[in-house]
Amino acid sequence: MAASASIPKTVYLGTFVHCVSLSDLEISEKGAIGVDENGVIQFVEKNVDLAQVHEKHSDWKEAKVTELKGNSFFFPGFIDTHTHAPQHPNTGLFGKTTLLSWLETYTFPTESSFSSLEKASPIYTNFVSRTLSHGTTTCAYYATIHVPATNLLADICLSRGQRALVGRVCMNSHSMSPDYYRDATLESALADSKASIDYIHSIDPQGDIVRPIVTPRFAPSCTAECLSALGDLAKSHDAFIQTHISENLGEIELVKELFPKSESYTAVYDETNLLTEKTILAHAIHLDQKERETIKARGAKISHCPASNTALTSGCAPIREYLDMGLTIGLGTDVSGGFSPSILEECRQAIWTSRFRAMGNGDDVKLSTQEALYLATRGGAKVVGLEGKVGGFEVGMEWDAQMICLGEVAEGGEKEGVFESGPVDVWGWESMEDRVNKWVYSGDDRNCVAVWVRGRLVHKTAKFQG
Ligand SMILES: O=c1[nH]c(=O)c2nc[nH]c2[nH]1
Ligand SMILES: [Zn+2]
Repeated sequence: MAASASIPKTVYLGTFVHCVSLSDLEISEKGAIGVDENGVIQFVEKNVDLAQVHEKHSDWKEAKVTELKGNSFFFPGFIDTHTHAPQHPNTGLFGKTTLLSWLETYTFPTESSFSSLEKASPIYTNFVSRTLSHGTTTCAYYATIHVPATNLLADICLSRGQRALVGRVCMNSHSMSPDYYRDATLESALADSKASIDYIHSIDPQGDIVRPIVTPRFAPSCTAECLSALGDLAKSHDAFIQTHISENLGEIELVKELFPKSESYTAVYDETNLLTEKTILAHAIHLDQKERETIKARGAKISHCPASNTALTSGCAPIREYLDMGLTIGLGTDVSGGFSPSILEECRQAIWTSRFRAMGNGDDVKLSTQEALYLATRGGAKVVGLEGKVGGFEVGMEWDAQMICLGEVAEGGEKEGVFESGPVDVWGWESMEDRVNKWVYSGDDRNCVAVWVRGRLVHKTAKFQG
């Protein structure tokens, strides 16, 4: 199993790019990072060659060396703070629907078919491969209501070595859960959620790679009793919680009708003990000021899913305002509301959404490339409780990284076969910062030639020689 195979002590040499703060990208062009047998970074050196590394760290002379060639750099693995693995086959299918009609037309029929493991197995296997190939080293997954298929998803993440939070979806209410796809009773919903939590703990007791996450689909799909019981379940297991909040105006009206005693959507979750420091709230587009402050006071986190928000015409989340007030934000692909498994695509979409907002609200609301990359790495790490472990390159952190390789156009003009290196052409005059910008705006999985989690190689393409 990838997750338990031993890994060689390795010195990585080349250019390292990571975010040191929301607005600062650090680029070390002649760097070296030493990663031990446990996947932990033991040293970070700048402006060195291999001989100097060996001089400073004599006990690393026998270590394996992985050196970047050509137009490449190392970047921290991406963190996808919200996606739906069973919706992968529906990617790109949303027509002109909005959230509630989209759920009924596309999503519930597909998810309900995951009662069959034969159906679930190739889709989950393919989706984990896809997210890894796009550089996602940690992913918060919604599964479906089915325990066997949810457990299978956890098995796949563990065997492929991708860090994951895996959640069995809870939906017991007659309002937004169709007759053919609903938890039969409150008791069975809780028993099934507990069974999946226990299973995930049994396959990875320390939670180094996979962890369970309590997953009420969203307030309209759950009764108040169910939400409260899930709040208790999360507390008793000290578990993470994921749900959706304030995505669509029709959804918000429905929440008002279903929970008339609650002051707001946020209050529904707060009153059922679902707003904790370990809660991931997807979307959070239309929150009023009091809701924002409640979320901040509880320490709950937000997953910004801009591709999905645009595809389902849900709205433009005010991320600049959230960042300014100190909310913790990561990015989520939200497949298949979102149309791509790529967090790099989500960086672009986050930047675009901020620019659409800027056209009415002024330039201050724009997100920069650096800020989007921060949300994709350090921000996401905070959302999933892994800050200090992943999201950057520092001594004591774990080597969750991707090797990015850009194409180079030969001097003197056109080059045949230039596309073999992927979609980003570099002409030779660009600074490293220019190259990172070009990657963010036109890169894709063809540029991601190798991916590591905890020091273990979990994905590589034919271009990687290491
Ligand atoms: O984007 C979304 N995707 C979903 O599957 C979902 N369920 C409730 N609310 C949702 N929003
Ligand atoms: Zn979602």
